[in-house]
Amino acid sequence: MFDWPQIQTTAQMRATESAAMASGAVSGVQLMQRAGMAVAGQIRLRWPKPGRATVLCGPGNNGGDGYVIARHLHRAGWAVRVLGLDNTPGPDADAMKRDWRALGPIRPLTPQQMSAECDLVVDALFGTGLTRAPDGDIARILGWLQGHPSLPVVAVDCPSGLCMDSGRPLHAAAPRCQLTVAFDSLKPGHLLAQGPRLCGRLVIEDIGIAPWRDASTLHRATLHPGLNKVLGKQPDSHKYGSGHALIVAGGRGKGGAAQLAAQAALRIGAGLVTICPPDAALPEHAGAPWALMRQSIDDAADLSQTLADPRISAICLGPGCGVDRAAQLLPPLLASGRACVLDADALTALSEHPRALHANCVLTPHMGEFARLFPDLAQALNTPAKTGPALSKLHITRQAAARCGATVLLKGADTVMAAPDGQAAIHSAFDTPFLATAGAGDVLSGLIAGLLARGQTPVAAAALAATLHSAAARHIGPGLIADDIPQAIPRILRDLNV
Ligand SMILES: NC(=O)C1=CN([C@@H]2O[C@H](COP(=O)(O)OP(=O)(O)OC[C@H]3O[C@@H](n4cnc5c(N)ncnc54)[C@H](OP(=O)(O)O)[C@@H]3O)[C@@H](O)[C@H]2O)[C@@H](O)CC1
Ligand SMILES: Nc1ncnc2c1ncn2[C@@H]1O[C@H](COP(=O)(O)OP(=O)(O)O)[C@@H](O)[C@H]1O
Ligand SMILES: [K+]
Repeated sequence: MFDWPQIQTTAQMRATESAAMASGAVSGVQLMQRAGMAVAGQIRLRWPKPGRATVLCGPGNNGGDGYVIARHLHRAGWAVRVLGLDNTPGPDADAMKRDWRALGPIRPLTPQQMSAECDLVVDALFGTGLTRAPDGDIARILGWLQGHPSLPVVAVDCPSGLCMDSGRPLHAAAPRCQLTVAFDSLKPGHLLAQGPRLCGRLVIEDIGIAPWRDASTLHRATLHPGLNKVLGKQPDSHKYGSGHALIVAGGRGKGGAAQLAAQAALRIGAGLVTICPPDAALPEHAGAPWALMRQSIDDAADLSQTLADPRISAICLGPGCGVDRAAQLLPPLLASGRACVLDADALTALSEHPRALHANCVLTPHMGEFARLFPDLAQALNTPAKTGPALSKLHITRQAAARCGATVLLKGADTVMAAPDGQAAIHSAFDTPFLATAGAGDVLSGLIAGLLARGQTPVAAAALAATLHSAAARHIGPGLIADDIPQAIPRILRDLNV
């Protein structure tokens, strides 16, 4: 999807690692050496002056990485204390453990060995192999770290206790890290739920296994220079080549939400955009923006007649529409098979009167709307996570899309979009909390409608819209109101060299 970075689940990551090793191109020990060296390199880049490091090594290969890191930091002049278990890990980690022992001792992995007299803690306790909540001494060490928030923690692959498939901590005291160095690919847990807050700054290091990656159906939707080709128009373009988006508006005094959506659809480059209130509310839509066309739609028959024009390439139904009006207009809209965004009141209408959707629909619920449409999935996500891989927003969005046969975009600081065929993307925007403001969702719907009108597939339109939406928000900053977002789109497009 648009050359966006691939995201790999922990199972895919293990398969990639196995395929790389089975090819004979690289051994497990070599991968561990590369991983550990990459983390040590990142530490030395950010803490150029050697100091005192405590390296916490867990029972598996994440711990193996820790022994490699300890060795490199020691060589670089750091005073390194290693805490580890008296176990025999897998052969690769065991070899790295022996290499460290030639340089220094391994102290017991107990909270009593923790000391605030250090400059940095390296968390190599658990990575992709975490299957259950840490307990015993390791849990107490995690609690100790939580009690010392000013001590910088560098996470190897992920903060220990965090489930990398869901971003949900399996332990209440997963450390809040300053830096996380992950290997080869992002995992869903880096972007979802608590992941971004706990990971701190996230760096992905190439360890040479990319050629063996599973063809991923999951991507990170993020600003990317390649988007200029997707969003650009050709010199010989004409307006009908960029589609016609129709935005259904609500009755008298309810037109603002649809106006926001319509402006967003215009700004993202739909060739024509028409706003469609009922006849009685049409006068309220006089005035700027003059680029916007107006046409009344009173009832289902009006909508059917309007949709007889094959040039109308996308419809947005829901923002400010009113539940009854949305319920009335849904049957002709869905019968047309036309690309559409169903938001707000259209989602409420759907939850009250479920209807068969189709693959050209995009549903854009926030968590409350999602819970009304798919109560069992929302409830499952609310159940505390005890074992890994834990159920995530990604799982439930994919399940919802497969169940309803439409693309689902589940909003939030972590926005997940999934198509019925399993294609999915995650867009993380934890730095734009000021988007939680009235009308921001209406703008998002308009962006999706505009991109659908321009011919993007539903899941690509949803992912691209979420990316541009938060980029515009970031550009505006705190104080943002929803009206600002469409206005900021040209600036984002220019920065992308569109
Ligand atoms: N993939 C790659 O390309 C590369 C991967 N690399 C590194 O390997 C890491 C993955 O290693 P891993 O599979 O050994 O798992 P890891 O996270 O060390 O922990 C699993 C161990 O802990 C145990 N265990 C689990 N939960 C537990 C709990 N709550 N409390 C106690 N024990 C628990 C579990 O055993 P179990 O008891 O579940 O059988 C197992 O023994 C990965 O994150 C990266 O750092 C790099 O070296 C090179 C490239
Ligand atoms: N805390 C947050 N951080 C980042 N983005 C957020 C946050 N809260 C909401 N958003 C985004 O803002 C928009 C709000 O949409 P919605 O909840 O439908 O609001 P409204 O109905 O008022 O338009 C969505 O795109 C959502 O992803
Ligand atoms: K870790």
